Amino acid sequence: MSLTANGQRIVVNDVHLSYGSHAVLRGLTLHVAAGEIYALLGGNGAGKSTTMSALLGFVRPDAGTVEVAGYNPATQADQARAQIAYVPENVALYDHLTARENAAYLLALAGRRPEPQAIDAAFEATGLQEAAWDKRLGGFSKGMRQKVAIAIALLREVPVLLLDEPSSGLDPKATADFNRLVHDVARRGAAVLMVTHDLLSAADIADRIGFLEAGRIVDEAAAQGADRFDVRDLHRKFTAESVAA
Ligand SMILES: Nc1ncnc2c1ncn2[C@@H]1O[C@H](COP(=O)(O)OP(=O)(O)OP(=O)(O)O)[C@@H](O)[C@H]1O
Repeated sequence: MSLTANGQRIVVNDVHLSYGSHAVLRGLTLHVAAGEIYALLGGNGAGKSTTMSALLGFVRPDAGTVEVAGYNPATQADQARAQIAYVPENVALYDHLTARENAAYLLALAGRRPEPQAIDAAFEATGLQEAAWDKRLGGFSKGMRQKVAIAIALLREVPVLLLDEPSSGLDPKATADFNRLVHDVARRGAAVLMVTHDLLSAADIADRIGFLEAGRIVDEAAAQGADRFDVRDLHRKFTAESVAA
């Protein structure tokens, strides 16, 4: 891993990206440091998934800079992806394999062969109940699948965690468990970027929240004090008429 200047693990600087004539990212700038959780909030079509795709090197910006732990995903996709644990909205795991087998197999694909005890410890850290460790994933809830995915992310010990709509479809208890877990991952030093519509979840765990609108950040809020965020104020901003037009 190489680090970018000033310890930022995710750097997006003045990025413009169009699909044909449709401009989607229009001067997007955001930075996420090691140990920080940044929530990118935006409505449908704001450019959240496109931002993720640019970080993963699946789409290439027309202008601007993207760096993940010092690598440019557009030109160094393999190196950049090796730094990232990506948990998509619907986690892709193997239903016919058990939780332990999924972890061992997916980690082997990533070139890691952790001891079985390390896998157990990671499951333990995520709060996945022990009775599920040797069960096939076919019957797992979304929350349980996310725990397996996060356990794998923990075992890869990568510096960047990307979460796409992590709380959609989770009940409040599962959301709270998941948020706690993401917090732990950040405390271990990962830079976490989550894209979401879920204002409450963002307010619960993010250190900073950026409001993405029409492909750029139109407002940003940082957690402060015990109350962290003024949720009513955030809600007002999130539901306000476009300020980017
Ligand atoms: N491959 C593509 N080709 C053309 N247009 C696309 C493509 N992918 C996304 N778009 C368009 O780009 C815009 C931004 O899409 P994106 O998926 O990044 O938004 P989003 O913020 O993730 O939205 P949502 O919350 O609905 O998932 C949308 O207008 C979408 O229709």
